[in-house]
Amino acid sequence: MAASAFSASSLFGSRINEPLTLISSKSRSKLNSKRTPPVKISCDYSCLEVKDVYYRPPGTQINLLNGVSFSLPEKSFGLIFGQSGSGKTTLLQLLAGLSKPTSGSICIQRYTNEGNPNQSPKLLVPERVGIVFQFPERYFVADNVLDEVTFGWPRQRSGLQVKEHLALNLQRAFNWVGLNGISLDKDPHSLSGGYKRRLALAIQLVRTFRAQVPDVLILDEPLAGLDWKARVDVVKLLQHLKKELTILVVSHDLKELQDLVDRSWRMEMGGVLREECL
Ligand SMILES: Nc1ncnc2c1ncn2[C@@H]1O[C@H](COP(=O)(O)OP(=O)(O)OP(=O)(O)O)[C@@H](O)[C@H]1O
Repeated sequence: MAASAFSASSLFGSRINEPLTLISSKSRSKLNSKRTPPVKISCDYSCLEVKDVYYRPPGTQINLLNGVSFSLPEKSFGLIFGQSGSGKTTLLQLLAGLSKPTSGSICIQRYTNEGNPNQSPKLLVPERVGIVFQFPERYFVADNVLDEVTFGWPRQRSGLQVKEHLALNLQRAFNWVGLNGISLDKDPHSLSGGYKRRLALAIQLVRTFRAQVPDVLILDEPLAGLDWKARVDVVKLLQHLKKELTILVVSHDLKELQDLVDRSWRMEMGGVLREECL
């Protein structure tokens, strides 16, 4: 990312309009030297596996989800559609760890190239899930892009290494979502519809990048409320992100998304999920 993109506002105590060096040269050379060993090509892959999930909100007598099961291999695009009130958002909330299933499991399972599980399944943890809710721009809180992305980052001096790591993640996320040319001084609310969605995605990617990419990136109605140009823009962006990420989308916009979809399911009223090809 161009240094000029980071020339505004404060990060790690730097002053507004002071050119900002996100990563110290020492850390950069350390990171570069870490990149040099040849990458070991591994043929195994992981899969998000949801098994027989029931959900009944505490204090109620009705199951909102009834035996939901599905799987989504890494770097594929899953789409869930269905009538309003059928339980789609409830399922996303469980995947994001915002509520716990009453029974059933939500795990990441690794497989060998031959399709055999090569370790016991690991529970999907919230830190490894990015979730972009409907109309994410409504939740923007800062008056410039940089503060919006770094909202909630550690501010104390002792966390310098953590901050450098986050800054690297920020660069990576902005590159991925095509925000690298943007001025970090800009008011997030003044961005175009498509760019607001890019920013919301970048925030989630920065939050969830660890050693690897997040286990799953979830988007609830990513095209809702956008004009046609921004819709095309977001579809292209998702097409691009799909090469690197496992993406699960809830949407009513089946036509616009169908070329991206690897697996799709209909949520029926009463929280019953059935596979249905588009
Ligand atoms: N905490 C709760 N307690 C009781 N009922 C709830 C609770 N949360 C949601 N519901 C109900 O569960 C059903 C499913 O809601 P959900 O928001 O998951 O549907 P949805 O398929 O995402 O709908 P939409 O497409 O309109 O967003 C709805 O009837 C809703 O009113």
